[in-house]
Amino acid sequence: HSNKEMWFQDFFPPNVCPIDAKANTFYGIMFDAGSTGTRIHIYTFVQKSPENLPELEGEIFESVKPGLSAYADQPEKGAETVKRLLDMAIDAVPPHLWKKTPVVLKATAGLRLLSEEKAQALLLEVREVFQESPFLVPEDSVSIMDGSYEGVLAWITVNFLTGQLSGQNQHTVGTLDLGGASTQITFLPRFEETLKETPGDFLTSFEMFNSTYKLYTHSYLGFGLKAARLATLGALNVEAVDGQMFRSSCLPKQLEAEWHFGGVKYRYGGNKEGETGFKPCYLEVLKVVKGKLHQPDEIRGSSFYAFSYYYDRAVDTNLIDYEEGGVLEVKDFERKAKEVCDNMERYNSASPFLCMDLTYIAALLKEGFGFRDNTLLQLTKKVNNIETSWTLGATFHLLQSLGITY
Ligand SMILES: O=c1[nH]cnc2c1ncn2[C@@H]1O[C@H](COP(=O)(O)OP(=O)(O)O)[C@@H](O)[C@H]1O
Ligand SMILES: [Ca+2]
Repeated sequence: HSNKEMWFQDFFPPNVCPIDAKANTFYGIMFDAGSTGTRIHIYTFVQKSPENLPELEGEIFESVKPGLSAYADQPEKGAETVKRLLDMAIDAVPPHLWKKTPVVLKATAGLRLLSEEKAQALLLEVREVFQESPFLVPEDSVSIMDGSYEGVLAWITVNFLTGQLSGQNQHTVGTLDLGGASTQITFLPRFEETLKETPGDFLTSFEMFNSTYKLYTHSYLGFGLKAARLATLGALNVEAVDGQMFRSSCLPKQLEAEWHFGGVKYRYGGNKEGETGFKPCYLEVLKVVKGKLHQPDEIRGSSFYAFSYYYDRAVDTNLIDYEEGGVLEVKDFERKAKEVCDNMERYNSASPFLCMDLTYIAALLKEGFGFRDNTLLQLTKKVNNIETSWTLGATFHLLQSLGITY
């Protein structure tokens, strides 16, 4: 390390160093342009000694709704939401470090589903916001992320935060992310069999912290929670949705309402005359997932970390505590789905989609991925006060590629 600010460390043992470690603080700014919202993660790192890896010290997190894709026809307004979040970083990062602090935005499934033209117009406006900011803007700093990276980077985040990527005994954990428009499953296969049975495009090699990991990962576009609502309603990929009424047995009988997603307005409602409740709902949802996903044998018995909408819906139905998270079995989601779907009047103050969402999660886990009823899920929002999001893995990767660290 040729960092001049570090000269004093040669004279003092680290624990009595007279100058605050803050001298060696640096920052990384990562935007998550998700289908339902845009989020900024400002990470703080401290390089405590030149020979050790920098340590993650903290995170500042803020989010806005809706996501960029809702501004498909007003890209400037979309970029304005990014600018407002970036103003937070101007306050958070000391001015003398602005020029050294990289800023990157990666968009996920919301933009993947837009037309190329509309997506590019949004990214162009965001690029301008970045160029006008005082931060370090690396090449290709605004892009749509490849789905396979989304899973890999979330896996890196969770396994880093739980201490599995350092030391000798690495017992890595698999991760499940359920977004609005897409969903990811990622794990490190332990059996040779799994590698043999898995299609090549489900395997990705990734280098991080001087190790190479060959991961099983896949992002299913259109299988996020909100996309699944549309698929269940039969409204996904329908050209002229205007005026059409989409009905489902997963919704309260008398319900009729409107819903905006990805810049499109949908009318939806309950089965006024027909059936409602868990049984018909499960059959409806099953059509969306059955036989559509690859089922690796290896995962049936192993436990996974689950976050995003898995977490949110478990909180909404008191399966877990919002702050604490918790451990659930796959069958807990099915039990809750039955309870909600068969008593929709009792739950009508919550989202009208609660029955459909829980039923979808149960079906996705069991019939989609092929998990057993008693497979354990560790529901986690934060580890050591850091959000379990692909953005941390992406920031490590960014710092590594810029040669700033790692
Ligand atoms: O930093 C985060 N920490 C925890 N959950 C997050 C974070 N960012 C997004 N989420 C969750 O992601 C879900 C929404 O998915 P998103 O909008 O990212 O769609 P996408 O991944 O399909 O593009 C919500 O459950 C939201 O709570
Ligand atoms: Ca996401």
